[in-house]
Amino acid sequence: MPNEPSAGTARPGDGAPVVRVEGVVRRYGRTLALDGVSLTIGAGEMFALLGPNGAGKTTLISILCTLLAPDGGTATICGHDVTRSPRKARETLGVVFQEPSLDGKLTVEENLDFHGRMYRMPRAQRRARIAEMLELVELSDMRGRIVRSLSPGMKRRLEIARALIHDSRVLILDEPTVGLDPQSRDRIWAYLAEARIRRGMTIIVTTHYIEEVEGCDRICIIDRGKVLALDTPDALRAAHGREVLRVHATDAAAAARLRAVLPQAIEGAAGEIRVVGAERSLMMRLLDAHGADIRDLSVERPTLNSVFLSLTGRDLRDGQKPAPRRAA
Ligand SMILES: Nc1ncnc2c1ncn2[C@@H]1O[C@H](COP(=O)(O)OP(=O)(O)OP(=O)(O)O)[C@@H](O)[C@H]1O
Repeated sequence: MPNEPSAGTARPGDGAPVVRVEGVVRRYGRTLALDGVSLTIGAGEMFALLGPNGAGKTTLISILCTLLAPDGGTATICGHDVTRSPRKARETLGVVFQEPSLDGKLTVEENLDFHGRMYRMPRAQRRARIAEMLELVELSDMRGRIVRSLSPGMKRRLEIARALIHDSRVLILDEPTVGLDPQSRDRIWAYLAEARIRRGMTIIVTTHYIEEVEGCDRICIIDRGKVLALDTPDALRAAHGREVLRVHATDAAAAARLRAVLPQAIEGAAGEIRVVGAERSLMMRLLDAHGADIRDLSVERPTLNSVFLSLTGRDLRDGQKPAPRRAA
């Protein structure tokens, strides 16, 4: 049973639910992208949807954003059913999609103003909100710049500003930091934290960067269309985190010998041999008996990555798209 926090203790997400998802199913042809997903997200929560490529994150986000209809189940945002009252649901939402959706030919300010007009905001309110949001994402000096001349990080910041122009209560971001350098990624998270404080917003972020979700109130681990676990980072680590022994063999024959003495091992990426929940004594025994077969050995303390590994048998990073091949 996917684990909502236990009763009796005040936990993030205990506030009045702003998002309710109940038994949502979505298929693409024969692919079951969402397989009965249920969750609630409380007012003011910073909520992460974490899973590898193809887990179903974008599909769930698209349903919440009213872009996609579920095949079964219900989803409501601020009490508005996304299928029956999509317009009302949308008015409560700010969205930053994975694919950039700015108009590159317009200026920074024009992009924001256009968005405010779409939401029928009066001129004075648009101006005030544009100034406030440009200040939030540190783009005030860029207001007259043509958008296509901005860096990728600046464009992402502008998209966040745009999602906050109207009176959105819930901000949904699909992989907001993908493709950005570490410094830009940190800044994006700082803006989100600030937006949450200033506007008391609920923020839902999808990501497959596990190190980024540490600061979230709750994390929903999703894989193959199912919620595997949902709780605070600490509670997830306490419930599912186990030490992981990672071994790289010197060559294929050595790997075969190691696998023979580690029947519980899982095959990892790049020939890694992994044992989830390994005792430290196993490491010593391996080194004693098979030291010559081992090129590299490490023990990972319980982390969110090991939580994911023990829930799914896979590393989050195994599920990533392969790096583009270089031309010979
Ligand atoms: N338009 C589509 N047509 C067919 N299959 C699709 C379509 N969109 C998604 N899928 C499939 O549905 C499943 C869930 O995909 P989804 O994009 O929701 O995952 P994700 O967790 O967002 O992954 P990513 O991090 O790569 O965006 C995958 O198996 C994917 O191949």
